[in-house]
Amino acid sequence: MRTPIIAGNWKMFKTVSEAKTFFEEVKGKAEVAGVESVICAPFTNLPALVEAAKGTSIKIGAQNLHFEDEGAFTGEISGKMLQELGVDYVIIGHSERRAYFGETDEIVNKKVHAAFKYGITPIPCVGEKLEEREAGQTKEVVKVQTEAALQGLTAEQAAQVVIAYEPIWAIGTGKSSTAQDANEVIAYIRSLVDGLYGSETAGKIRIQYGGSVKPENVKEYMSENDIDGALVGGASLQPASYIALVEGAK
Ligand SMILES: O=C[C@H](O)COP(=O)(O)O
Repeated sequence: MRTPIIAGNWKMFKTVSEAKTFFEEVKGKAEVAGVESVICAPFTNLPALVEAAKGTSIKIGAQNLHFEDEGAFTGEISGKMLQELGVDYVIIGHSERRAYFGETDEIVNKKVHAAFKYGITPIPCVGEKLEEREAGQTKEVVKVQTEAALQGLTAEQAAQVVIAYEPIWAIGTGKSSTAQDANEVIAYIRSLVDGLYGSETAGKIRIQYGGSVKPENVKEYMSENDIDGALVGGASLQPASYIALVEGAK
């Protein structure tokens, strides 16, 4: 039995004071038995959010990390630093990082390993561009990205990973993939995990859908067999909407 997981990805939104206000409003509400609730915030918000989340069931995540422990990498943050803060999750290889910051499958894999080194659960992101979908290449694209992200992990580690399937054309566009289409790709990703690690690991790994998920459509996705939750951008920014997403995942 896989626990559904709703992760809000705030992207580059919210100052520290805005994050604290948000948390006060969702505390006790975005906490639903049987659903894991995660907020992935900008680095600057993490200390305050980790502190605020103490004694709650809400987990805090980062949106990126560097794969080295430390070094001359101006502007970067390492897993070692995140571990000391007490961060539980980290998003890796979001399509925005791949598109705007040149992250490759190889870098994504190094970051996944770095997260495990510091006891942080990675949420690697995979997904096709519109032209790839139209050319019938969706499965080919997610196969390459998924296998690269998991490369070198043990079965035990792979079972802990949370994969986010986000078709790029559905991100922030209001054009969500149908629940059936998303489920088909997610079931395919699970079959890839089966091929790599066997059915026990494939049965344990959680795979989220992301792309224009809202309180109004979250239940449709959650009713599909292979979809274990959602990685949500825009609709995770308002407390009422975030609470409704977590409630809708039950
Ligand atoms: O990480 C979240 C995704 O990029 C989805 O963003 P969105 O919910 O605003 O479409």
